[in-house]
Amino acid sequence: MEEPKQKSMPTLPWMRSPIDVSQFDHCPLNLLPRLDPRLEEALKNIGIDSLFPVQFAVWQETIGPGAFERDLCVNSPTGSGKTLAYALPIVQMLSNCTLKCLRALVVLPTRDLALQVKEVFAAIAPAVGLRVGLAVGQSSVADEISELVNRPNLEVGIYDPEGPPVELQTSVDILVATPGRLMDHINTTKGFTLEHLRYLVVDETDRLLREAYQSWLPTVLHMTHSTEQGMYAHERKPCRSMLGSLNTIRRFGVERGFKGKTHPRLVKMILSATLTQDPSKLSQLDLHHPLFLTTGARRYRLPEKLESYQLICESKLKPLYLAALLQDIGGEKCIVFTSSVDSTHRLSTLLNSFDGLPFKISEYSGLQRQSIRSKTLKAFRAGEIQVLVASDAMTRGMDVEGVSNVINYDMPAYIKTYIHRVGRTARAGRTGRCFTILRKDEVKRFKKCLQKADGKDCSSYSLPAGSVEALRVIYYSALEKLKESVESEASRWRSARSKSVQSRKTKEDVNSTYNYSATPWELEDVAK
Ligand SMILES: Nc1ncnc2c1ncn2[C@@H]1O[C@H](COP(=O)(O)OP(=O)(O)OP(=O)(O)O)[C@@H](O)[C@H]1O
Repeated sequence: MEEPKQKSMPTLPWMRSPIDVSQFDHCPLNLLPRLDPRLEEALKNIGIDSLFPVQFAVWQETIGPGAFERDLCVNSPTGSGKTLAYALPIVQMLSNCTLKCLRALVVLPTRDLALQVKEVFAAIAPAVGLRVGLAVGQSSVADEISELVNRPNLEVGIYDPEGPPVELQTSVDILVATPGRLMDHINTTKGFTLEHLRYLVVDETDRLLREAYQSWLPTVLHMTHSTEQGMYAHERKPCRSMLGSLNTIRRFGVERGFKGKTHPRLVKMILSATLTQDPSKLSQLDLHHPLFLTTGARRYRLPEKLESYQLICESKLKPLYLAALLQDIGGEKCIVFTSSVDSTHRLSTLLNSFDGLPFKISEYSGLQRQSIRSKTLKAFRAGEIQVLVASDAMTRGMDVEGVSNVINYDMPAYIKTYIHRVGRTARAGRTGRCFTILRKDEVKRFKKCLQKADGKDCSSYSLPAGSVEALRVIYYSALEKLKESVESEASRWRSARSKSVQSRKTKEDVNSTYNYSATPWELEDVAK
């Protein structure tokens, strides 16, 4: 499939005159206007002394003179600190709210990413008395509900969900959610309401807009939409709470909340390192006087301190070159990207069959159950695993300290994929290296692809003399072991499948490690 042609000029007029984040500098916390001292202390406690340029630019448009009057669309490189860029102003704004209710919703495409973002909020929000919740399906629905919704009489056992209506209220101020679990709560959790929502953040926007995820976006927008009726709704509702009726009045029309109007409007912030410029996609967000913040003149940017290399070899020798490269890297934390979940599994199995590779290698892909993925990620963060063989979908936005190398085992098909993969290293101004293993016939295409980013060339990498040859025999033996492993998995899969005809439960048990919905892995694809 061909990637759509990159347009030199954005189609949307408001994208043509952006705020250039590269004009901003780091801003020490003590010089940041209006920063709540409690937040300053909380930031210092997690080792943050100054704001990064994108964070300072967003601050200016939210807490600073911009005063949250426009919706913000932020296109900023990987690792530039987009999470805190939205978390800090939201927490500062909500620090003045005395009544507990859900005021900010942050939506992310994956559970691990949501957990990561929740940690950022959790590091600062409690300092100003705010609670942060998570809706990702990590715990049971019941546990999640009790975390998110106040049920006044639940503790004494007299709450009756079927009984007369009682005042149920969301007990968190900020919710970080994945679309699926968010929809579960919207559809089924009593007392879960977006009625008072003031901030909606759509992180990794281009990814979230690509998939409908049970129509989460139209649903959220519908639930928070301004209507003229909404203005008077509070007059009709009986007073339900002991604290007094809590109503958020939204106004209809373009003037809502704009230029000094006091009526709260739902403020939206959308962010990505590869923000879409497609008007039809952006129109789904119903943005209000959007303001575009981007870094430099190019649409895509690579991290400043990233060194890029290419390694050219024959297709069938790719695993051998990869093993030699991993040896050369010498156990530094590294992520190896492949083009599919199947090839992630095969490559990880093969690397684990190489005798004598002195580091721990694990697979991380959408083929695995979430619990296994989370365990692997935890071990990788802790340094117990040095090499993660990963598929693309799961790694967007992932922030793991100490990842100093990224390897593209398969050449990424699109520049966006390349940007997000290499962005797992060289984060927050640190250095990092990226290696792309290429067949000869891919070199030209890869060069063209890179020109869409910062136009820098990628130099050839030379492995230490003799390192490939030294592994050749071990490689052939590893291939044999892979063959046995693939055959045994295929036979387990076949037997599970036949048993599952008799018992659905058996199938679920076998699927507990891998999702065997696809056909067994083909051995010949390994050196693809
Ligand atoms: N002001 C700061 N000072 C020091 N470190 C920071 C600061 N802001 C963020 N960081 C660190 O920078 C790293 C990258 O931040 P973050 O994950 O928000 O980047 P991002 O722009 O969202 O990247 P991606 O596009 O890959 O999701 C994190 O480890 C974070 O802790």
